Amino acid sequence: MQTAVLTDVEEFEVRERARPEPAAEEVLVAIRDVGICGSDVHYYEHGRIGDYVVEGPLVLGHESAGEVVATGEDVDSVSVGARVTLEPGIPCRQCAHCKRGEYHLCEEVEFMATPPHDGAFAEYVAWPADFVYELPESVSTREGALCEPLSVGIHACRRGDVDVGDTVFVTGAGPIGLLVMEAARAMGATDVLVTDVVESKLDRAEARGADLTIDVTQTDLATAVDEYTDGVGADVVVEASGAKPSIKSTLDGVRRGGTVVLVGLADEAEVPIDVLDVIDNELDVHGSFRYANTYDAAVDLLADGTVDVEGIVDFESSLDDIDAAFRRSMEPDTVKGVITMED
Ligand SMILES: NC(=O)c1ccc[n+]([C@@H]2O[C@H](COP(=O)([O-])OP(=O)(O)OC[C@H]3O[C@@H](n4cnc5c(N)ncnc54)[C@H](O)[C@@H]3O)[C@@H](O)[C@H]2O)c1
Ligand SMILES: C[C@@H](O)[C@H](N)C(=O)O
Repeated sequence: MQTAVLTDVEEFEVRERARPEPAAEEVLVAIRDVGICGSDVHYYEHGRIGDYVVEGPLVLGHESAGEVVATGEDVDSVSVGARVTLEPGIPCRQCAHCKRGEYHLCEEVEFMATPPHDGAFAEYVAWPADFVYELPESVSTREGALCEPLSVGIHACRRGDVDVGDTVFVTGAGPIGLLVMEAARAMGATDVLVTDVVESKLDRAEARGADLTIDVTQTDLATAVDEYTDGVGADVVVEASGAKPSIKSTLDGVRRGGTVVLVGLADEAEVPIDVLDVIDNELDVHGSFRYANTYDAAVDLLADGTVDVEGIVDFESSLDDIDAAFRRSMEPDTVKGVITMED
């Protein structure tokens, strides 16, 4: 089978590898669509993300969906021919975190395309049957692949306890910010405010239903949020840019007693925030890391049309053109590219 292997910084090779055999509890999936995530692009550009260093040939890609073509002998939950989306993190299933249901916090988790674990830019992937989710007919495999970033959005909104009638303020209109916006709407938020520094990103957010978009290079964020909320502030702020000034500004947008959810990963781990502000205003500040128990919800939201992930896709490309696709993904206007493999 063909795989796109990252062999060096900014260097892919499309290589032949042996098609994997599914173990007893696994299914073999013929991959159809794989989204290009910011973290894939970061590994491509820099060969590392923090302590995760690419030390050998690595297959990237963790936003994937395809068709089951074989099943291991112990699998009865899914059949050959089913179209499925693959949840990319496999936990140990034994530790205290796994047993509490917070399996995304498992220290032993093996996450696709996080060194040393290979990802899904490949014709076939063998994957545990309990971490694939069947797609109904109305959901394409391209949409199915995007259950992954949608899951990040759902988890962030769950962490923020987004509720009916809430005003949610999202900083950063990349794929994650846009899907936080979608998830917040699905959970009942009535007003969604979005910031960015790139005009086309804000146009996209507006076209997808943002009630107010704020270009923070032109407009003072605190004033804009104050005006929109009659001086109260947003119930929940979700930081989805990873930009240091944006992380600091979350406290300017949230109401007293409100919640800040930090999703974006800053280049530097330390970003000073005003703790007196947090205490005086009794803010809840939550980290949000990946997701757990979100895939069923993501598939349902796509199936009934509550959430549209197609609107974040800019282009589709093939495994053979993966290098050009990654270059295009590095452009500031691009939100999401998808690698598609024909059956
Ligand atoms: N916590 C998690 O589990 C998790 C999961 C996925 C991604 N992430 C992180 O979330 C962040 C968003 O992911 P993405 O894929 O959408 O990234 P992205 O880079 O595509 O989007 C970030 C957006 O923020 C905008 N931006 C830059 N500076 C800004 C500022 N000062 N104010 C407002 N917006 C600004 C950019 O123009 C861009 O549109 C990244 O930091 C990513 O690493 C975290
Ligand atoms: C969660 C996922 O989308 C993220 N890029 C990660 O590797 O953690």
